[in-house]
Amino acid sequence: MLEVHELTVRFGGITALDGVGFTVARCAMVGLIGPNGAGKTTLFNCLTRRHRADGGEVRYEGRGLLAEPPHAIAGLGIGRTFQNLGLFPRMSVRENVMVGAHHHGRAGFLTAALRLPRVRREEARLREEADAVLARLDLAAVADHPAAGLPFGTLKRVELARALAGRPRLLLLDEPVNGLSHGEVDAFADTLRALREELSLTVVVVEHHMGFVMGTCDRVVCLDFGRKIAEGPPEEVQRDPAVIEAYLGTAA
Ligand SMILES: Nc1ncnc2c1ncn2[C@@H]1O[C@H](COP(=O)(O)OP(=O)(O)OP(=O)(O)O)[C@@H](O)[C@H]1O
Repeated sequence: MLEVHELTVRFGGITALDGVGFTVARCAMVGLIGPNGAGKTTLFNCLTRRHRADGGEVRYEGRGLLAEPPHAIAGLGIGRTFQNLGLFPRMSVRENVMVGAHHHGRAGFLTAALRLPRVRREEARLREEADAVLARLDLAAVADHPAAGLPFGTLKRVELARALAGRPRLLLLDEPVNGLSHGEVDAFADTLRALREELSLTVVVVEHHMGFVMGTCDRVVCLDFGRKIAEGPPEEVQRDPAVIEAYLGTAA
């Protein structure tokens, strides 16, 4: 479903990604690990066209992704969550999730500005879709609550709900369990495993929490200083001396 070839990104003198390549099969869940500054978020930003690549190629469902404009990404079925939450604090949980479904809307600028009946019908539909996702993630009780002031664990689930509202086929999760308690991490992992099945999702997840990665991912790719240093089944990568030195060594 996703093929990354020789992807290179430079920021001035820093090479954030240096010829990185890997593939993700449909319905697989791949963990992207590596120490701070390894290039994981930069990779996500390339896939969602927030960063320009200096070299290499990305093919998604057979199409060259790097030629697509950033606003086309959600419409192609790629959803993402952000490390530091991409939510609007003053908007309600439901409104935040509706923003995630917005690209399904078909009303043009003028129709929307004049609030013609079609726009109202469309809003009602987006609201229904958002409510279905909120119910699925046990968030119905906070649907009308502003995002600001909710517990961090709840906000992480709202962030997931917002990404799912876009009906993605490929879901990119950036540190989804960072900052969660043990119990919350386990619950998040259970939810994600179930959603993968229900929605036939393909998932790439950046995460430092090794227990979560080992328990949810089929394969793991490890980056260090912008280079891929290991790839394989989670147990194998965890035992890889290069990974232990680069990542687990520094984390211990
Ligand atoms: N917009 C930017 N401008 C300049 N340098 C950047 C930019 N974004 C990232 N970098 C640099 O690129 C390298 C890779 O950063 P990136 O955020 O992708 O790492 P990461 O693996 O996601 O780290 P973390 O685990 O801390 O989130 C780092 O050296 C970082 O300082």
